[in-house]
Amino acid sequence: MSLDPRTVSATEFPDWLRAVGTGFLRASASVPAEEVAVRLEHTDLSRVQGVFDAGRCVATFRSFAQELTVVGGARVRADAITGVTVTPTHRRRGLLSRMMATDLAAAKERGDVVASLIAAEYPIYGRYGFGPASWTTEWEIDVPRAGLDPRARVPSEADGGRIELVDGADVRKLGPELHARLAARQHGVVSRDERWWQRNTGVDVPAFETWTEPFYAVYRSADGETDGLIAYRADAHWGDRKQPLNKATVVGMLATTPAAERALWHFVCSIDWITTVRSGYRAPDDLLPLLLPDPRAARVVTQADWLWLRVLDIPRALEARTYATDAALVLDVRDATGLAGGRFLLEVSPSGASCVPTKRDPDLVLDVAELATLHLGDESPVRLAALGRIDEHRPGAAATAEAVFRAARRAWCPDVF
Ligand SMILES: CC(=O)SCCNC(=O)CCNC(=O)[C@H](O)C(C)(C)COP(=O)(O)OP(=O)(O)OC[C@H]1O[C@@H](n2cnc3c(N)ncnc32)[C@H](O)[C@@H]1OP(=O)(O)O
Repeated sequence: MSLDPRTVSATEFPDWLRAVGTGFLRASASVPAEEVAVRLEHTDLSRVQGVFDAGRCVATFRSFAQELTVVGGARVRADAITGVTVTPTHRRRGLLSRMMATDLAAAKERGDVVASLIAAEYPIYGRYGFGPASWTTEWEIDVPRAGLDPRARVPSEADGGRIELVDGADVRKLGPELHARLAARQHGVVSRDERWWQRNTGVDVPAFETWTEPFYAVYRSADGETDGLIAYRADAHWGDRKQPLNKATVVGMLATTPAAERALWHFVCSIDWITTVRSGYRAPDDLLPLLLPDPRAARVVTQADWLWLRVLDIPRALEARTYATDAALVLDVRDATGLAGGRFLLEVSPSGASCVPTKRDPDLVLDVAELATLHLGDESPVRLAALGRIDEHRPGAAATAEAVFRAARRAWCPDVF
């Protein structure tokens, strides 16, 4: 019997969810009916694919509408891909490749500018034209070594701001507006819907996640604006000599101003009993390590690729972002699928950009996956040329691309999806 990917009906959806659990090595037991109902309410079934063998789901794939902030703050339509699994008995028969081809073709047809995902493993998605467009760093801070006096008042008080503890309901009320302000300035941020705020504050949490209520705190500026939000959990660990050795793990932190960012890090590093702080996944250029009097107190515990992109519409993607320089480049972009490739003249200036098809000789030849890696300004074209991943057809073109594509701050995607 042929194994063909197809869309999934509401009655098949519980088994599809069960298969996602199997693929992600969670218990393969069926998903509770109440959870199926909540998920169904928030799922566009026309974008859910599955493969069924003898009536049992053996492969899963889902996409949903997302907005991605690009360099300069504009937001583009993304085809966000998630829930990708193929049951161990059916791997390496091309099922993922077929589901991906169907989804990317539909996204292109719909007019999405890019596709996006967080890759479970690095080697999976490059073959489909995806490249890592943002990276993440997680630090563990040895608080006593950091040089912050735990008895000190949080520095926010110096600028009239203050920190307030709040609860989950407050976060659901304040969070979306704060996130929208961050999304208007931080490239790499992806949209969050109402369900995200519910699920991440303990409302209708999936059965496979054990929910423990975190502490929430907000930073309010002198004029009463909520400019920052932090969520953290603390463990209960005491040393043999009856000293508190508790660890705080930050599960989310958003800040729209440097003052809020500094105040929230200072706050979480100044809580009595807390001797270790785990930062959660941050931008690699987060202020955190350098705002500590002794930055060596912050040890890197994770350094990895994070958001992967696949460009579907090169002119719209390149015209959506901003550029800090005046330059022109002819890019010959190779795309084996035929979805997005071609030769384009990119002309940029601080006041705007244009990207149009051209027959001129190329300055740079690159795969569409490398273009995705450059798109959020987070990788060096000179480094990619040195790696042989970009071909320089005009001497100096990689250096020009360096000035064109790089951004002052690193991209950051705060979410897993
Ligand atoms: C966005 C997300 O959801 S990320 C989550 C991804 N899912 C997981 O990691 C769960 C565990 N893994 C799986 O379920 C599966 O192995 C999948 C989904 C990664 C791959 O599914 P498959 O149907 O086996 O992939 P498919 O047969 O289409 O493979 C296509 C090619 O990719 C390669 N490939 C697939 N998965 C991997 C991998 N994990 N590592 C390296 N290569 C891989 C295959 O070898 C094949 O190469 P070839 O064309 O040279 O022969």
